[in-house]
Amino acid sequence: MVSASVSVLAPATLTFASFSQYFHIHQLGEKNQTRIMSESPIIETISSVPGGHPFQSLDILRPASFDSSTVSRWVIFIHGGAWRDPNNTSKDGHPLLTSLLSTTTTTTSPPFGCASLNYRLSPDVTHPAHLDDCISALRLLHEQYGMQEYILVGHSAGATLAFQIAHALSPSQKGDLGTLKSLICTEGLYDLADLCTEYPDYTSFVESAFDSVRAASVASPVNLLEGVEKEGVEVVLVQSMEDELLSPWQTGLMEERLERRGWSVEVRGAAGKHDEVFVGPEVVEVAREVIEKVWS
Ligand SMILES: Nc1ccccc1C(=O)C[C@H](N)C(=O)O
Repeated sequence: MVSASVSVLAPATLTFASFSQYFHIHQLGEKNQTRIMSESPIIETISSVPGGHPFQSLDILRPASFDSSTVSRWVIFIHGGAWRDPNNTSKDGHPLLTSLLSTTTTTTSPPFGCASLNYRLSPDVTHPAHLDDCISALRLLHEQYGMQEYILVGHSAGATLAFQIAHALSPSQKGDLGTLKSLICTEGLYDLADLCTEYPDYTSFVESAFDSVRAASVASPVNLLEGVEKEGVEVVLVQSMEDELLSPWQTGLMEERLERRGWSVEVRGAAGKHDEVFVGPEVVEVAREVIEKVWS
């Protein structure tokens, strides 16, 4: 087992209980890994809205020997990019999902399907279009691929979307596309009003995606926890201290809010810049741990 920790001092303003966990860099251990697949996965891009925009689509990754049409358990990646950056796409999730497919523990059975979502971007569309596109993809996985249980992995604005999905699909809301088992969020945006206070420059992309900071605040994960099923949902917030775009403040706010509302939440550290975290080994390890916990 390789492990390392870095001793950086926390900014004085951050006093959350588990803040010290940010400083542990978890690296993939060699124990418990059983290679089940050595080939690269087959990646298929399918439309989630008939005749829709190219970004109303999702990638399904599967080993050649694996028939995803019969899979009830899915790991679903949602990319970031401030709701607007065309350089961030479903492809962002491929390294993580490929790693998850290629290594798993012996106790992880039966296998799970892997999907990575696209959604239309701003300024072409505004909220809730990004969310609606993600839900269309989940509906397709439920109706056509047998999805009954799912884990959402969201990065940055994709983390915002993951919590918005949890809210929109909670039993008290729109309906059931299966059971959410876990939210794994990396470098997430959770309180968009606070984000604009900390980084006034980000107001432009927030307004572009939500029309106004006020509307963005209403749709922020910190304000969407009421009425969402929290029993049996594993929440892990991953944060890198090397993120050049985002301080740990958003993650700290979300951790505090989740705990206040009675959720169990774990905060984990990772290495790397904003768009390096979701391809790093820490997220693979977190996802493998979560998969083992919820599906073994
Ligand atoms: N996800 C973020 C979170 C916070 C601040 C920026 C981003 C961005 O993604 C910036 C993106 N590269 C952009 O320029 O549109």
